Amino acid sequence: MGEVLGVAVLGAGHMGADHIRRLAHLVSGARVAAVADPDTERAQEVVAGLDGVSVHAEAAAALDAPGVGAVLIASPGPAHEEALLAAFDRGLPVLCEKPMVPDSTGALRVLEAEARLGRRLAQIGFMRRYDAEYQRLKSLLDGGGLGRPLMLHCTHRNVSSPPGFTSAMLIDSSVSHEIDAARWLLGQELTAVTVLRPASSSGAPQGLADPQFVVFETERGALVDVEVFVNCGFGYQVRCEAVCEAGSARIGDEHTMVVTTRGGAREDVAQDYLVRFADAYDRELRAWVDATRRGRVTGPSVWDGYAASVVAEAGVRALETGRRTTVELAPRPGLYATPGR
Ligand SMILES: NC(=O)C1=CN([C@@H]2O[C@H](COP(=O)(O)OP(=O)(O)OC[C@H]3O[C@@H](n4cnc5c(N)ncnc54)[C@H](O)[C@@H]3O)[C@@H](O)[C@H]2O)C=CC1
Ligand SMILES: O=C1[C@@H](O)[C@H](O)[C@@H](O)[C@H](O)[C@H]1O
Repeated sequence: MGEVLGVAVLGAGHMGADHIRRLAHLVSGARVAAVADPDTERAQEVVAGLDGVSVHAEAAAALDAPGVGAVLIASPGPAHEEALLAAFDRGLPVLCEKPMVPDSTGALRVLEAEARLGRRLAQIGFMRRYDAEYQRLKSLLDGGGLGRPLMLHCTHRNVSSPPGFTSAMLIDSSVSHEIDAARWLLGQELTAVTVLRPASSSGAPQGLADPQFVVFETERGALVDVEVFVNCGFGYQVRCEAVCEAGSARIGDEHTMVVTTRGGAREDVAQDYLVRFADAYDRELRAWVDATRRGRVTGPSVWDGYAASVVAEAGVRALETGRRTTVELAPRPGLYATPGR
């Protein structure tokens, strides 16, 4: 394969720092060439000990830095649109963390910009598609042995939410993963959404609607329900059970360690996504680097990112109004495969 891929990482926070570590120490064929973060002190700390990395306050300066051949966007969602369009202008391949763009109008601008280029440049960071358990479930469903899928029952629990997390973010930040996973697993678009609000947990910050119960309808009549509970207090748990005409399959119980000591045994529960999905992030980055070095773009597409933004926005409206809300997608440009590919 060609030369080592120099990556500009935008955002050196939780995800950016974790991806920088991965690029520097785990993924062969890539190196961190530049980092941009308005908090340059933080960025300097994250890249301390790595050779040949330039640090910038502005994203554009990192994209134009010497040796940069691709971009990893790990800044907050509202900064993604500008970064994606800047990468497209420069013809740079991108891995963009979810949400691709939080609002659907901005997401549509990104979709139209890539469609105008006539070739894919961006992969969106829906890493569950790279998780071994999700991949086994996907193969099982695609194989058809369980028959037609009728329902997905999903659980998404976080120990606690970060400061500033809003009721809408339970849907557009957290449930955005189930939105993508359901579209991918079922190979169908989501067409409507209803959000129910149980009494909020006393463990949740004042005013936060947590937990929520979200129900999606799909284009061929399946139902997807998601319990999302981001201040459950006890662990990071992500589960999914597919109920089909000839059987069911559940994932999400395996990621644990059973510790036995005198008189008893306990099962460890991951405390956050960086632990639960560590292998998935590794595989996601390896796949992105390998494909990019071959001049290809694979994985979740800008269409997937756009669809997730539109569905999440409908979900936030459903939360706010208490009503079933339909999902209206723009026509899918020919550049993009149907969901599930
Ligand atoms: N795939 C996954 O499981 C996860 C994905 N995420 C996504 O990753 C992204 C980053 O999230 P976190 O790292 O948790 O946030 P964070 O708040 O820890 O870090 C964000 C960093 O970006 C910097 N920043 C702000 N504006 C910027 C700009 N215009 N250009 C470059 N850097 C900028 C901030 O100074 C900060 O250091 C978000 O899109 C989030 O939704 C976050 C957690 C898990
Ligand atoms: O993407 C993520 C966070 O942004 C989100 O807030 C969490 O709920 C998810 O579990 C995590 O994967």
